[in-house]
Amino acid sequence: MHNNRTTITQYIIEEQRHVAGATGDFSGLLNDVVTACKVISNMVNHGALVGVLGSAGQENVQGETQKKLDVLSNDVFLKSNEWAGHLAAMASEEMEAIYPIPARYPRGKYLLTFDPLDGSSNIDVNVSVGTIFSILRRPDDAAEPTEQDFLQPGTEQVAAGYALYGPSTMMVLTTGNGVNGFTLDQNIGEFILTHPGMTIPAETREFAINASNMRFWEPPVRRYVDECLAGREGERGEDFNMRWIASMVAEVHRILTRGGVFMYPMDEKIRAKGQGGKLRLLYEANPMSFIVEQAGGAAITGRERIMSLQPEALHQRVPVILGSRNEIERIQGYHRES
Ligand SMILES: O=P(O)(O)OC[C@H]1O[C@](O)(COP(=O)(O)O)[C@@H](O)[C@@H]1O
Ligand SMILES: [Mg+2]
Ligand SMILES: [Mg+2]
Repeated sequence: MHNNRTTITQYIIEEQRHVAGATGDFSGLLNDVVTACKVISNMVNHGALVGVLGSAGQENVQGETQKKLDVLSNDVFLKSNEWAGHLAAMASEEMEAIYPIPARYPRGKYLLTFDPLDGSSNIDVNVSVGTIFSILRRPDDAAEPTEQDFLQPGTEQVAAGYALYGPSTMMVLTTGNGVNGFTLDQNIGEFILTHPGMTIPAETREFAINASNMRFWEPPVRRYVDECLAGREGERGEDFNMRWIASMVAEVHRILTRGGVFMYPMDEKIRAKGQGGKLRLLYEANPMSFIVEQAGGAAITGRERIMSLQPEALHQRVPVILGSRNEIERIQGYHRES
């Protein structure tokens, strides 16, 4: 079916046949998302040449300093996806409220959530960043879109994906029918299927966590990491490797490629701030959990499956522990025991 030059456009049209009730709207929407990511990729690639690095001099709703590229990427996503009539509304990590499609455009049956630029602390140092997105169905076609419409568990996602702006630009997608990876051919401006049927090995000897938070960790996380660090002489009887890119997209992509565990767990510092975690449920945790599960991995908060959570707020944050299935089950076991 897929030849060695399958384009993402061909793939999206084929994929639409697997999504129940999908019409041309679904493929049209995915194509617009792909276009937005190409535009962002182009800006990221040109960096300082086009003056897009540095701070925008303002904070977002998350209380984080926005980079110029956070703001520009957010704008690209809004402009690329608002006009075609596929969407009723969008929600972004960078915007306080939902963005109903303006009255001058037709409204459609889907909702789009996105983190326009993930890992933005890496932009100025020229390390990989990305875009994460998720597509939901609008619960009620007739009514004015509301924040409540977006508060659907991750299991309701119709599609999710990310673009990775690394040494090459890649797009990784799931519509609930496995995970496929595409590489942007800059010469023709099209993503080509290069990583069909991506799967995460169940076993791994590599983990990723921001170890500067170690003193705040909860006992099950501390236990898991301690055992990994003890290596061959310890409980696990094997040496482990560690990575921390501080760009969830790059981290998840590594795990999809060679396995591993990624953790941004609950800790005492996060709890003291009154937050439920560091990463955002609707823009980061749910889409990445969908992709990871579709690739045979697992994604939990510690005790529960992330995709089963009933979201309570648009910008809700959750603990995230995801990756190779056997390790995630082990970490979940440690949480149950503690
Ligand atoms: O700086 P820290 O605490 O290590 O956090 C890194 C994490 O924060 C994030 O950058 C959050 O994403 P944003 O850049 O979109 O805010 C994740 O991608 C990454 O895993
Ligand atoms: Mg992010
Ligand atoms: Mg972001």
